[in-house]
Amino acid sequence: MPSTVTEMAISLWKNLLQTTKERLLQQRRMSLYNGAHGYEEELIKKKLQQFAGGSINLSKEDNGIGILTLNNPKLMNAFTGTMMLELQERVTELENWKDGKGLIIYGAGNTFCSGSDLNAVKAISNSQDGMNMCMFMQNTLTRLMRLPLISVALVQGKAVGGGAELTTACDFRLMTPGSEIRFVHKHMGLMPGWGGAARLVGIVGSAAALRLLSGAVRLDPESALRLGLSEETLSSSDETGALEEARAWLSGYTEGPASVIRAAKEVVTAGRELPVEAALRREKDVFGTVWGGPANLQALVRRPKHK
Ligand SMILES: CC[C@@H](C(=O)O)C(=O)SCCNC(=O)CCNC(=O)[C@H](O)C(C)(C)COP(=O)(O)OP(=O)(O)OC[C@H]1O[C@@H](n2cnc3c(N)ncnc32)[C@H](O)[C@@H]1OP(=O)(O)O
Repeated sequence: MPSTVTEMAISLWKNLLQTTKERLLQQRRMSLYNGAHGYEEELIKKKLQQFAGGSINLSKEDNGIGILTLNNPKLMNAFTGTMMLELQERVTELENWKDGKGLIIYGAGNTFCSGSDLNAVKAISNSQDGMNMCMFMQNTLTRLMRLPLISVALVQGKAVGGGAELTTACDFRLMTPGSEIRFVHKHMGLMPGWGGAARLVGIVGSAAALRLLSGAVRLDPESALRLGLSEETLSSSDETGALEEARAWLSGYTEGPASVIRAAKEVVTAGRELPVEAALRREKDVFGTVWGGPANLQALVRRPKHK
């Protein structure tokens, strides 16, 4: 039981810090869709379970970087039903990874992802299943986008359809020579359903987004760079080399205490998604999680010169 005023103040601060962290976590995990929107999660999960194949693998490295692999190379890493379910499980794992700072998503077999597995799509082409799958993937990709980690889609080969949409749920895209991002939905008689259209407008602007969607435009690394959809064209095309380059690129932004790197993503997400006053209040809350924290106190002792 705290006795002195100082001890009481420290205890109060710690309680406030814990409450703030819980509130931030809760807000981040809130799903977009629930029963009120006609969303039936258990129904679609049961249905997706019927379409097996491939996997979504996650390795969490000691340096705080996670590597998430889309693993269905026989079908150009197309998402089967079980891969959609596994992506949701990996995102939950990443939400609980307190030491996480960065994430690289790439596809096995030197190609990114060719969207939904068309064999599964045919079987869930009725409205109820299609809308439930759409809401399931939007829920999952919105949580992925809001992870307090700096995320990178490493695009080798093709990122088409839902695969192109998945790249927009990451903070950054890095492309290898000869790779392509293409929103092919028009040729399927569709438009994005996994949230890719809304995110694309935020990344490249509405005019370019409209061109890419209505024209099903092929984006090579140079055109993606020009649009601001890609950050950099890597030099290596093979998996090992490209992954190493992506790791080196990301480590330039994840060097430092996890609490501070995660705070950077939190405040930018708030600035991007919230009305200005709510964003300022979220920034204040996040500031409260780092002010006077271990990294701040150590820096005050060290007094670094920012030359
Ligand atoms: C919300 C949007 C979302 C949805 O509707 O749910 C979508 O994603 S819509 C878009 C769906 N995706 C596609 O239409 C892409 C289809 N695939 C292709 O256009 C091409 O495969 C490719 C991605 C451009 C690559 O071409 P290429 O290098 O010539 O490889 P292959 O075509 O020979 O593919 C090898 C192998 O993989 C099978 N494959 C590829 N993509 C899919 C897929 N999405 N679903 C199922 N199977 C796929 C392809 O059929 C080949 O298999 P085999 O014919 O048995 O060799």
